[in-house]
Amino acid sequence: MQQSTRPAGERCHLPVVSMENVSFQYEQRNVIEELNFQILQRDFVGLIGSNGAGKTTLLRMIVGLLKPDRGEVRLFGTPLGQFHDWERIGYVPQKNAFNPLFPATVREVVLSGLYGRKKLFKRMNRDDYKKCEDAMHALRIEELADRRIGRLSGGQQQRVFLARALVNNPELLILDEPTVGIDSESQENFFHMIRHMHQRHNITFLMVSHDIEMMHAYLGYEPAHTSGKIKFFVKHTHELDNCAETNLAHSLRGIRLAEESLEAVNRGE
Ligand SMILES: Nc1ncnc2c1ncn2[C@@H]1O[C@H](COP(=O)(O)OP(=O)(O)OP(=O)(O)O)[C@@H](O)[C@H]1O
Repeated sequence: MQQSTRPAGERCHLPVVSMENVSFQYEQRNVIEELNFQILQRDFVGLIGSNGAGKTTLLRMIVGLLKPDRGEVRLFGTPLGQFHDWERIGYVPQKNAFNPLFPATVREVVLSGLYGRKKLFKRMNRDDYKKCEDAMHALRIEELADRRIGRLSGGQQQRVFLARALVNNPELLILDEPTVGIDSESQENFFHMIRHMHQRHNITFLMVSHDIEMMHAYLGYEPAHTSGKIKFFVKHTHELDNCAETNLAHSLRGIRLAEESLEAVNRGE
């Protein structure tokens, strides 16, 4: 969970993101100052802060798009500069809305989540298509697979971006205001799905949201840590001392296979 003081000894609570004395400035103006914070496996960390507090800047540092001026960021224990396993991280940046004329289909957008640096010049194989179908199934967007992304509603597009981020089965999912611009019912469904994934899958979450009610409802009212104007709210899926007893590490494909076998049982096969 939160500050670097929290014990991180257990096997299933290894640090996913560690920030030590991290500072960042834009044009000599401090945005992040001396931040010390650690996110452990199975945490759900929600960042709340006013406009301009530095939340997006922080996420961009964590995904390696900005370099801290001072201090160190580690991902899965590896200093950012030496970290190459980007498929372990899914990132849904802010404001994804597509031009309605954008020609890609939903399936193509989800598949593009597999084009890591390694895959860029490789052909997709059958396994890649299977991962794509699994991610679309998990997000309930299979019927939209051949539709153009630009012609979908905001809420449907958000599901597509989430499927794209999930297609590599990431261990850390980073979401920057994922429900901006979508109606309240779709927002609620989206949060419901995110909470389900946190509780049932072996995924660590880091999410920025201005939906304070929703954040408080899931993460509580007391921030685990505060840095400048950013508040860090944290929920862990299970108690630190009983993780050995949980068996929550389902993969996306796992849900699908389980559902398929349940359907087969129901059909009497
Ligand atoms: N490229 C940039 N150059 C200079 N200043 C910037 C740049 N990007 C952001 N800033 C400034 O840095 C501060 C933090 O911006 P950031 O986007 O991280 O805030 P935020 O907390 O994500 O805000 P919001 O809730 O509005 O998305 C703001 O004052 C912003 O104006």
